[in-house]
Amino acid sequence: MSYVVINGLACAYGTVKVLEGIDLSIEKGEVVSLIGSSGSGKSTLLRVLMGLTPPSAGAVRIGGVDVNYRSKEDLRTLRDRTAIVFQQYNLFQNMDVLRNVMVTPVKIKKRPAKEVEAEARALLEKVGLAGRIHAYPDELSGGQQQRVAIARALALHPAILLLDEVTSALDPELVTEVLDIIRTLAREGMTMLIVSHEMSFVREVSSRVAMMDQGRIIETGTPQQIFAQPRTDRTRDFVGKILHQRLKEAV
Ligand SMILES: Nc1ncnc2c1ncn2[C@@H]1O[C@H](COP(=O)(O)OP(=O)(O)OP(=O)(O)O)[C@@H](O)[C@H]1O
Repeated sequence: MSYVVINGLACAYGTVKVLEGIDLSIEKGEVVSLIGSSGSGKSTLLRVLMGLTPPSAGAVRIGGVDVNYRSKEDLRTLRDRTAIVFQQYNLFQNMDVLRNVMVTPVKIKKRPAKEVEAEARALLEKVGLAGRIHAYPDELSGGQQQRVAIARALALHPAILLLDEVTSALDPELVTEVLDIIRTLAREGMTMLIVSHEMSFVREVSSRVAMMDQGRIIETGTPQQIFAQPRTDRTRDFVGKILHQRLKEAV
């Protein structure tokens, strides 16, 4: 049985169906990327996996535990096993970097502060911010803030890390420093589900890519399959359009 199993997930905002019949399995240590045009449901899928948006049907199994979205216990299970990093870093502005990383493990998970602090310092070193632990978010660049957000997510020991367009708000020169950390995490075997428009990065870092269209996963495959031999016209069009855009930007 796979590490993460998503089964028949559906989601609607009012009468508008946003996700339908989503099935996806992710192995431990796999990096799966969701691609697809704006509004295809990528962010909503991550939000459902995080327990931030309730699905209208379906279930998930994460790290051996079933989540049917019926009880408070199910939401606790999701919060225990998943962590998300958003496009807008969402750091606590009134806390320094170290406290941003420590606050949830200590206040919500009730772990001993000393142990959490040692771990937070190690995580901040890992993301290259050992020298800025007492800085406040507004004293940091966007890339640095996003690296704090990644350290904060890792401090929750998630079974799966969800990354939602984590470089989209960054100036181009700051994108690399964040992508480098994700590369390292992938090498270390962190299980991740990534939404990104950085197609060259998706191609490089993913074990598998899932193409979404109008709330459904219409095709999954290795990056090689999806980018070089797409099975559906929709994927071929999407990949072609993005490639065309990049070429135009490069001219
Ligand atoms: N809170 C909400 N209320 C109503 N509709 C919503 C809400 N959030 C998203 N939607 C709609 O759900 C659909 C899927 O949105 P979602 O953000 O998941 O797509 P996406 O693939 O992540 O798009 P993007 O690449 O632009 O972020 C869209 O049609 C969107 O307008």
